[in-house]
Amino acid sequence: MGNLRPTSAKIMSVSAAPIDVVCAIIRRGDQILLAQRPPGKSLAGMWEFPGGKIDPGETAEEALHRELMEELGCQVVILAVGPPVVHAYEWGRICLHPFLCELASASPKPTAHEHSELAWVFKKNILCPDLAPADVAVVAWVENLA
Ligand SMILES: Nc1nc2c([nH]c(=O)n2[C@H]2C[C@H](O)[C@@H](COP(=O)(O)OP(=O)(O)OP(=O)(O)O)O2)c(=O)[nH]1
Repeated sequence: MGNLRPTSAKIMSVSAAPIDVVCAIIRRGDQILLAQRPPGKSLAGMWEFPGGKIDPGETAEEALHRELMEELGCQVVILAVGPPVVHAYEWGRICLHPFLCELASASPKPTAHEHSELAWVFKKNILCPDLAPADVAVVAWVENLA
């Protein structure tokens, strides 16, 4: 009989708690802001909602405001909190916490500090083939919002 013990890498990917990630669906009329992940990061070249990992001791809302300031230099108002989405990538699982937002009235325009590109995309066109796979479930939530 072969060796049935999984490797430690397999144990990690099955049993480790998912990494908590926040993301902002920033709405401007019928459009939503998408950001392209830069070379050298996981999912390089794919499009995502801006955001990132929640740091230890941070709330999800604090992480969202910090990440948006770091990545885009902008401030948002949170309009709604979506259901978390757990998605398994080959390197591990993430738990994506989506927030529907709009730019705060005095906010500077979003600028790509860390992404390759930013794009305002009509809601009906968001489901593109190069969207980060975990975001497909988030789009389903966004599409059902008024
Ligand atoms: N920010 C963001 N990450 C997403 C989305 N969808 C998705 O699968 N992810 C994945 C990509 C990454 O594997 C992970 C988030 O990691 P990240 O690299 O953006 O986090 P971070 O900004 O804190 O980066 P770092 O400090 O680790 O470099 O979640 C999304 O819509 N937004």
